[in-house]
Amino acid sequence: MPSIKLRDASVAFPIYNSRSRSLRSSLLARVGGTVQADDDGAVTVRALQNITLDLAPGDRLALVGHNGAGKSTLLRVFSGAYEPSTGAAEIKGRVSSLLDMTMGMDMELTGADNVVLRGVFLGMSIAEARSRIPEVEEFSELGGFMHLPMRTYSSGMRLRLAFAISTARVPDILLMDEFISVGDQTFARKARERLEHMIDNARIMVLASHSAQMIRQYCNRAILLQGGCVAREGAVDEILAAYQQGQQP
Ligand SMILES: Nc1ncnc2c1ncn2[C@@H]1O[C@H](COP(=O)(O)OP(=O)(O)OP(=O)(O)O)[C@@H](O)[C@H]1O
Repeated sequence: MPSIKLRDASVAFPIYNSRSRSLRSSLLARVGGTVQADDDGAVTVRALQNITLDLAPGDRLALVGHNGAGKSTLLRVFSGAYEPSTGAAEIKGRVSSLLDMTMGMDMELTGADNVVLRGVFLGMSIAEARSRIPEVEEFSELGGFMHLPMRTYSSGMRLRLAFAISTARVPDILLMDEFISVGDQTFARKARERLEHMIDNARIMVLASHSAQMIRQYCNRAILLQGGCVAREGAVDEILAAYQQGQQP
């Protein structure tokens, strides 16, 4: 059964070249809070602190919080891209992350080759990824460009290809940073339908968003992140109200 379990998980990013005393003290004084120095003097940004969380099938979780609160970092822990620096994360099930959709793609390779490359990156076998090429070609509407190097694509074409591959199969766990919109009006409508199908059929879904409307539409529980910590968790309306209160001057 798909699940996500975090126990006291923290993520800290080291800041290199910050060992000089003057740089260190100026960093600590100016940024404060989440920037900390350990006993050896190494400076880190603490992106997440002591997160304990359980997600099970049926959960549609919204991550709410200001810029820099830790939403994307938490999504990356869920996707397995980041290991907690301390604590534990146990992710069970096939994950599709729509965070870095072009990650793993190579500009020198053709669209078709990139379907295989990105498919394998997403956990498919080479044979399965190859078998997806016709369907991705049809969905992305790239025509003959599918067999040209990706560097010849416009940015919209790249995204259409990346979206078509990343959404080629319904995952157990779907991760999204904002509700993505891809391509021109007609393509965007088609992409939205596919995304909604994935949301309906994924067992667990996590959406980081600043849009109360999207969160109300797609989520059934929420957490409010502040400075990398879970400030509050609960029902969507309660968390959105707490977030909006925090935004008022
Ligand atoms: N690669 C990195 N190296 C150093 N610090 C980082 C890195 N990624 C994120 N951070 C820091 O971690 C903290 C959390 O960042 P994160 O991107 O998770 O926030 P967020 O809530 O997704 O913000 P936004 O709403 O702006 O996307 C911030 O203080 C940020 O500066």
